Amino acid sequence: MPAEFSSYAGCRSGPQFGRRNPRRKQTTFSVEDQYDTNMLASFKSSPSFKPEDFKVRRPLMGQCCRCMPVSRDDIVEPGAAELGVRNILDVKPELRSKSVLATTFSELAYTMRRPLFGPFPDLSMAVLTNRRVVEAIQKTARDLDAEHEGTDKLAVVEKRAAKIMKKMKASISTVFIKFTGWFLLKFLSLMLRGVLVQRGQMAVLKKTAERGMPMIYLPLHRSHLDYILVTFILWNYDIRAPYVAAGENMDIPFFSLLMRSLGGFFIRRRLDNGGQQKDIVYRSILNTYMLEMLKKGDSLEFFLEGGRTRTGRAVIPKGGLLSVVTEACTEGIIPDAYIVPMTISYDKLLEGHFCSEQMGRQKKKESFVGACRAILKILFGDFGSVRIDFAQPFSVQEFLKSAEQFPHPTLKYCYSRSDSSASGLNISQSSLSMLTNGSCAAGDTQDNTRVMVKALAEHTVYACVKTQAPMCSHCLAFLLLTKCRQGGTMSSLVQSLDWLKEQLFKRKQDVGFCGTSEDVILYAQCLLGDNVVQRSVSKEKELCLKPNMSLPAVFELSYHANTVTATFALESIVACAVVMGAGLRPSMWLANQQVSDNSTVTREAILDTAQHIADLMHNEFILVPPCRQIMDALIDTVEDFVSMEILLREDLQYDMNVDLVERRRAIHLSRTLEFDDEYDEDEEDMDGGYVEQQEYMVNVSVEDVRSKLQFLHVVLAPILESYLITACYITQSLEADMPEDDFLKKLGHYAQERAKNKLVMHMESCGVLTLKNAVKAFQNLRILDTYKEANLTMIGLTEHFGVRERLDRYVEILKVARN
Ligand SMILES: O=P(O)(O)OC[C@H](O)CO
Repeated sequence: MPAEFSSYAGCRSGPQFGRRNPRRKQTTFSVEDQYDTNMLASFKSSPSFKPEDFKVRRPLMGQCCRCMPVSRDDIVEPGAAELGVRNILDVKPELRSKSVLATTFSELAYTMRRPLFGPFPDLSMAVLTNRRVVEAIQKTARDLDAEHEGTDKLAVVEKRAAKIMKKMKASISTVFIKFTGWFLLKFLSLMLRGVLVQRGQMAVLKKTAERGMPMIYLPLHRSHLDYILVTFILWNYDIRAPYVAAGENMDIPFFSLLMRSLGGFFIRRRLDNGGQQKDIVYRSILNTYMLEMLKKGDSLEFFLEGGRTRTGRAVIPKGGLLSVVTEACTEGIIPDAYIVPMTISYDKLLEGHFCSEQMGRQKKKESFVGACRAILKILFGDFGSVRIDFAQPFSVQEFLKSAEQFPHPTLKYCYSRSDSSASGLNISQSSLSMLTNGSCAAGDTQDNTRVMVKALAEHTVYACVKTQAPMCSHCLAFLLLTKCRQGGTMSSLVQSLDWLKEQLFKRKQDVGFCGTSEDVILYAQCLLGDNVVQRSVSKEKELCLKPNMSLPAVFELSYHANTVTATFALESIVACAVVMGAGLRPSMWLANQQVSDNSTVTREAILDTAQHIADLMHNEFILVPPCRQIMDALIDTVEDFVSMEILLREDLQYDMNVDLVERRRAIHLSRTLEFDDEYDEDEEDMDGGYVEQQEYMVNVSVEDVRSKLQFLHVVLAPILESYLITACYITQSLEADMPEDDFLKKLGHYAQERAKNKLVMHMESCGVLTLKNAVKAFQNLRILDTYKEANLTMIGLTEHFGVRERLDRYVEILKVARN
């Protein structure tokens, strides 16, 4: 422990980057002061943000998937990983001239050098006179009901179309973009310590943009700040600004004007305004407007998830706007376009963490006053840094071609033996519902197009998630909700963070911070706040951090942690299946009781249970990209468990005297040979499932291995508990059908009551949004049914034979999984 340390840990390891908020005073503490919690209340430490520190041994994320080999090899930047990161807010290193004038007015000098891109003409006329729009107007005028008799119906609809266009359209001003760029360079540094980008990724992006093809920027939606950040980053790299689709909820006085000038165009959240009939005029205007932009070679940005995530996990994407891009490519309106999956990772969200929505309260509507208040509030806060990762762009044409070879969507979920399944659940039945409820139904061209668009959307979101860099607050929150739920001393947390970083790097995932782990943890605690992570001092005078598990604070922690959860989701599913298959009781591990060291489980049992959990998690994670089958990924994960020695194969000799690395290499080699030599198509049964019987011993006697299994088992436990609560509530309360809204409200209350009475293991499991996803999953699995009755959506158990038995079986799986 150093004898003294500075409030800016960066000062210990070098200068900070970015402009420092002048309000943040630098203070020096003595070692005695170090554990004084009152002193720590005003402590503002931060990990090192030196761009050079990011160069060392960091995985470069975002490489294009193997299913698109041309895009993968086409535009690359040699040595991209070594280029490190750039803090966009620090413009001095980017200035060519080092004169006193240039360095004193660095932002201005830098801004003056950015080119103006244009023109961005008004497209309204081209849209309103387009054949598709005119036909839609004419059809709607013909269909207008009797109340319009005697009026000029066509004129009425034309007027409405012009109004829609006016409300929707952007009016980009290149000068305003330049002014905003300068303003953000000055303003953002008041609340953010850095806006980080990977230089290698930016080099690839710039090369792609220079090809002149439309770029389709598709970020995961985290914050309202996303809207301006992407345009701001692109402006810094002299890349033409995209048109940005924003929800009409953002169309608030004054701010909408700014957004329109930066490229924002406003679209309805629900295209048909809640009516029964499709609003073909609105649809045709939106469609044509976007096609016109693409035709001109302009780029687009929109959010596949629709709204911002409330849980921290990516939301299952919608294909609506993406279908316009694929249409433009398949109809030959444009030769091609590049999809750019991207993520924006915030240390701390500027607008809060949706805790009240997780408690079941309504979202506050955006308003002018609300926006002004929020801006004033954030000016006086410390929001850490933001990291933006751009994955390697890929060609839409190549994707569409390669998607023809993807496993048929039916196979993605229908992959297992159904009759003799160990769990007694009929997979084919559950999978069938995926087909009918999801977008997997194939058949006519329209359905095929929908399947393709859905595949593209899912592939993109999968790539976005793979490209996100967990920030320090995410990692601390994740550790406090998994490995260290009871809290931990600084030294144990440091050890856990080092371990977590290593695990993420092994899985080719970078983190959005650097510096010593102690600094990182202290800083993350400051960002999360005392209400979320509590501090105390142990008897040994060591600083201890403990998560606040009470409602609603735990939702903030869980929001941050969920950025990391996705990385371990698949392994966690397999861990749950292993625990269940081997009949282990994880509660015994926690109590450090003796556990039987000869538990065995068959591969078939693991895969079967894992498949069912994966089916349930369909609304929570995209576990595999559409070019892969989930079962292949599960099989690989089981093999990884063998490599990690969580599972021991009886036919392999484990010489414990041999070095662990050597042993793993031998297992890996044997696995490769086995697959090369012994794989035989005859081993697949009629359903396409593997029937190989392989028995494993679960290696719970070795502490290190057991703790790995324990960790993986706990990662998904809170989510699975939400599903368990839902399943139990359905069993107990859904005797008769009821309105869906009432059902969801009651389910939320039921979960919160259980939490208050300490009847749940994970407080975060009663988050309303995860409970809603659970209901959706049971609908997909045809356990629940919804239908319309007198303008109400009703919900009830399906009338299928054995539905209660199926539900009971899920309860059984979920009980073991959440333990
Ligand atoms: O997250 P929401 O639902 O508030 O929507 C925010 C989006 O930016 C919609 O435009």
